[in-house]
Amino acid sequence: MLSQPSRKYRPTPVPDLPDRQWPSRRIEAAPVWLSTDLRDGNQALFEPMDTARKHRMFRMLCAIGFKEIEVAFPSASQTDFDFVRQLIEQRHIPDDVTIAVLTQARPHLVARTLESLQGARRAIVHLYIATSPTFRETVFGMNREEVTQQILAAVEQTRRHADAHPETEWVLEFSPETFNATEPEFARDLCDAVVDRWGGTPEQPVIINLPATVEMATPNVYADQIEWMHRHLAHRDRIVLSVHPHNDRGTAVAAAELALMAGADRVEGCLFGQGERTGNVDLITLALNLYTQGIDPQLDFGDIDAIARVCTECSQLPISPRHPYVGDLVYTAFSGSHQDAIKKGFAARDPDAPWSIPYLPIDPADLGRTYDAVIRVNSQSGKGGIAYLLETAYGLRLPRRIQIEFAGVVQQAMDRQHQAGQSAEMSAAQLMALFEATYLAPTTAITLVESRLATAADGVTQTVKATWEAGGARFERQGSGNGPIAAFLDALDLPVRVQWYEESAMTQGSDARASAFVGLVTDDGRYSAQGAGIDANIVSASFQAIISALNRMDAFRVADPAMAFEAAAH
Ligand SMILES: CC(=O)SCCNC(=O)CCNC(=O)[C@H](O)C(C)(C)COP(=O)(O)OP(=O)(O)OC[C@H]1O[C@@H](n2cnc3c(N)ncnc32)[C@H](O)[C@@H]1OP(=O)(O)O
Ligand SMILES: CC(C)C(=O)C(=O)O
Ligand SMILES: [Mg+2]
Repeated sequence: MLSQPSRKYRPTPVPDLPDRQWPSRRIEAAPVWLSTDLRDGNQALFEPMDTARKHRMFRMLCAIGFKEIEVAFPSASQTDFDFVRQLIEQRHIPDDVTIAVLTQARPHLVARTLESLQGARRAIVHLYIATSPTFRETVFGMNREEVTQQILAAVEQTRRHADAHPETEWVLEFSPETFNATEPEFARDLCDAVVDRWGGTPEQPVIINLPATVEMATPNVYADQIEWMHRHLAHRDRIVLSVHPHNDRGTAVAAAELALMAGADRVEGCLFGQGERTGNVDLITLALNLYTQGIDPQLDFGDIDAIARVCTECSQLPISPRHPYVGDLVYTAFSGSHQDAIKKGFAARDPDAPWSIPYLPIDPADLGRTYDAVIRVNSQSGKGGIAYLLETAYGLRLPRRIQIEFAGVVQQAMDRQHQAGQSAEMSAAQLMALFEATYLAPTTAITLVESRLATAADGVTQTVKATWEAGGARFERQGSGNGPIAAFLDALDLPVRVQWYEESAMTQGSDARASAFVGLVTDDGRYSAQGAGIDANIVSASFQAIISALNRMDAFRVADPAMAFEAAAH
């Protein structure tokens, strides 16, 4: 790269607009949308779409709700010409949809383009000519006047054809290609001349489309250019002001949004930002940006994955997993603090209140996505994500103390997986298996064989007759207390006490199960452990949780468990 890029590159000139209004405006309604997936998108593919793929894309664009669709560059190829003919002759165009076709301002190409529209109910004829100094001088070898005459001749040719074919409702669209690199006064004069020559009226306005053919400046500069035109065009009331941003600097969406604030009525672009080079502006992002501000975009992306599938199959191009609103990973949090916040957000969610879940700017369900992938666990994850997966997949609600402890267990398992060159991610099923190995069967040193709970004659005291095995010996004892857990501990007759206890239902109905969690500490305070139990019966679950905690307590792991019980009995 150059140490002094200013020798090679010049900053883009900024229009003189000190009293610009757009910064304090807001977008309050959806613009008119035009999809150019079948033209600008199509012309930028390795392999332009065949007729079948074009039909598939057209049907989908109609289903999404586009009312204006640029379907072809009919003079470019027989495929494009035939596609337009098929749409018209086979009546594929819904009554509320208008097709558009693009052509250079050259007489034989205009003629072929008009021929393709024979019999259309309504059609937009889109004429373009590049207007910037570089194009005038280098590409065309024309001065301003010659460029003007070239486009006006094409407008007149189209006008004559339109007058001769009143069975079609004709709409003229003009694009000064490279508008954003054109002197504003020249662009304005040219557009005024086109509107005059066509005879645009407030009832039948001309679409003046101002492209950022190659994005060259920050979006505010484009907004200034659009506002300048909006305020200086002679016949604003006879014009639908349209924008056509490309994404060379990666800011096409911002440019389109600021352009709408600056006075544009209409936006041309492609789904997922397909199109020349870095693409046209992404209409899905634009529309869903409106949606998340509470504005109806008038386009339906309720099954975004199906739309993505059709687009990738038609274009043969992938969609980035980070693509706004649709990428595979855009509703997924791996990192611990994000997962924690999302989990808390879902827990506190009021379905009647406005959406405000941390890290999720839109409800994935609105786009047909599920919450399944919202949280995925890898080495960057913490307790929140682990707990979320176990709760959503198994209804297992871990108490905070268990969450903290189990997150450490998961982290160690993840490190082992990583060192063994295995996947760095853990599914809900893998987490559950690890939970079971950690808490439900940590060792078989002590196993509960049977327990019977009864209420004593006083009607208050609980008694438990428990049978368990430890270190190969079988024990059977009875205990009593003011509750089942106290009675069970009394039966075990060990120097331990309960520090904390929590239980919750995992499922409801006939297959209902409950989970119980307990923290035990030895009377001398030297050893402590947490345990868990899952059972159809909550009392059995709590007894298993106690056995689980004993099995996980170092005092019982290092000693011979049978000795511990013998010792406790004497
Ligand atoms: C920014 C955009 O996306 S614009 C749309 C671009 N899309 C396409 O080009 C796809 C379809 N295009 C094609 O199939 C072909 O270019 C055709 C059929 C239109 C024309 O093909 P050709 O006649 O072989 O010309 P070619 O493709 O080389 O285009 C360059 C010629 O068009 C002229 N030209 C380019 N744009 C325009 C225009 N808008 N109006 C008038 N003439 C133009 C150039 O000056 C050049 O003329 P020259 O050959 O006399 O120097
Ligand atoms: C033909 C015009 C509208 C175009 O695609 C562009 O300038 O990018
Ligand atoms: Mg373009």
